[in-house]
Amino acid sequence: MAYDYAFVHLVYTIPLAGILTVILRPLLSRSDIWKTLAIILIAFFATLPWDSYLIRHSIWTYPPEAILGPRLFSIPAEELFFFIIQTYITALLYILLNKPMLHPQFLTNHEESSPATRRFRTYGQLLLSAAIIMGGFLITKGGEGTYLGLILIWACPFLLLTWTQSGYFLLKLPRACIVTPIIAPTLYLWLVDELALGRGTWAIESGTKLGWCLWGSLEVEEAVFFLVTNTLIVFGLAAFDRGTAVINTFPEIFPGTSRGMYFKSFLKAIVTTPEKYDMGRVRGIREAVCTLRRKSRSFYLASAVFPGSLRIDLILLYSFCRVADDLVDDSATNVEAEGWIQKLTGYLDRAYGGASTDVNSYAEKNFPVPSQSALKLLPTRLLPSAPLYELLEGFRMDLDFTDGKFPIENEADIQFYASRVASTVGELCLWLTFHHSATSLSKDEKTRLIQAATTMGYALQYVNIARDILVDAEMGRVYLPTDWLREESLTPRDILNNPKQPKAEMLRQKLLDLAFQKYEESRYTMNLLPSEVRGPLIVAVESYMEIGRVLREKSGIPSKTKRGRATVPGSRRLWVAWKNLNTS
Ligand SMILES: CC(C)=CCC/C(C)=C/CC/C(C)=C/CC/C(C)=C/[C@@H]1[C@@H](COP(=O)(O)OP(=O)(O)O)[C@]1(C)CC/C=C(\C)CC/C=C(\C)CCC=C(C)C
Repeated sequence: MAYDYAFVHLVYTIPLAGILTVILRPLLSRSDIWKTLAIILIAFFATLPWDSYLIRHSIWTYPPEAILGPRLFSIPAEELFFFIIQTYITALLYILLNKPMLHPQFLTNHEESSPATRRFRTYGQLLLSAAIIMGGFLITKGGEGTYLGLILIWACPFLLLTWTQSGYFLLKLPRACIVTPIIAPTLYLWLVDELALGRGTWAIESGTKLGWCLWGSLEVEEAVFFLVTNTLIVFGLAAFDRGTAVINTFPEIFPGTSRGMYFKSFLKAIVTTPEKYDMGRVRGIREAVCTLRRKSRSFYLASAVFPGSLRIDLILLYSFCRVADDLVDDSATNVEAEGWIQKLTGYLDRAYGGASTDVNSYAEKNFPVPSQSALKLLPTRLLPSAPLYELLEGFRMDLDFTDGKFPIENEADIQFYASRVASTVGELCLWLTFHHSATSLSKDEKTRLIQAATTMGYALQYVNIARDILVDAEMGRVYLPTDWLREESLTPRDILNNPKQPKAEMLRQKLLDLAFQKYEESRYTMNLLPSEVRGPLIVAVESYMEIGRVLREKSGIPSKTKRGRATVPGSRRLWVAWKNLNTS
């Protein structure tokens, strides 16, 4: 019998915590670990005196035959463990559900919020204030409402504080990120409580309780207790995420904080009034996230595992590359496309010119509204200009597919093209990584990494070309080297006429072989990357290379295609990410 409460943990809490740990362990960033530890400590020390008071005043009791024996301030060891394990489970569930979310996009303020959101926040404040008053009243009155009063007076002031500080942020986040990690563990703990109270593991004494049950023997106070404690945990974590999002989003307000979270900056971020937020930047980040989600499932998934500020800058870089590529690709004529390339060059000239020329007004005058934020928010201060100009030269090479010309003559040409459109991107990603990583690398290590990123760029671009033979043919483009075609007695025009022919499939496999050769050459060097970015960069590369693996497996028309392009099923992408994070 002395093991009853311990048994509750062994059967109900520890296995669940274990499962969540196994799933989440590879996905946890340093910041996730810190915030989980912090919330556990806060929960532990905030509950300790309160719970001790309840036990010493016999509001709660534990039959001696149900517990092991050791106590701290009258609280049994199993109950102390409960504070920790409940917080841990709810925190991990919150982290899991929030992993795909880039929190900076949900920063908002009074001005930006809809009247309905403002009203909702005010109603929340009123409700929590009423709960505090009611708690005070029930305690003063004594008797049957005492326990409920003690719960309300203990939890609601903190809930009111976090709701007031982070209410707009909480309301902007998708409901599943906040409501699910509150409700799911609450229901689970209600069930556990029902079973535990039913077995007499712990008891709420009559005289200080209302005596109402929600169902079975689940007392209303217990139900409220689990609901408010899970809400406290989730609101606390959301407040932490809002503070971190503020630091990561506004580097000008928090210079130098990107190399580690400093407590002082964090406090400043928490108290910084949302009216001071640069909402133009927040809106730009939202647009960039939308673009990424719409256009690249591989990089969208990979972005979820990058640490805060690096994640933002990579998404902004993606957005710039995407917008620039689309402006050129979607042009009706070569003249129009060339015009965009010149304007983009003009933009880079100004952004890197060092003069006081107004780059933002250049973007506003020369580009369509939906593209402007992608240009304005490109993190040029962290990126060298040369790869960006090279990238534009790569887009210019696409214009050479005119008047029956096929500029990719041989393997050297395709590599040169890939170096311009993809190796440049790899190098740019690395510069962002170097800036945001806490580990400084030697010059030699950086050079080796950039060389590997160049080679990895070839690999990814070859996969891209292999995937898009059909789509490119529809645009009158054949990136397969003409001399490869010649060996098969084909011309580029034969591919345009019939991109699905068996010989095209054979050449696709040949290009994929080359892609995997380049991948093998550079993959090992990724081990030189600092630990906090190694896993995420490997996931980014591997999720894209997985497209190549799918194409190799099918070696024919792939069964799952989107606009004639092979796609990797969502579950397989998740597996690739999880597996690589686990082993990197
Ligand atoms: C996690 C995250 C948000 C990463 C962002 C990466 C990024 C900035 C990608 C830019 C992509 C882009 C739009 C570039 C324009 C030129 C272009 C189209 C290049 C092709 C990309 C494929 O994109 P997608 O399939 O969406 O394109 P289309 O629909 O066909 O238009 C490319 C294949 C290039 C991608 C190349 C990279 C991301 C570089 C990879 C290398 C590294 C990450 C470095 C690894 C480090 C070492 C040491 C090896």
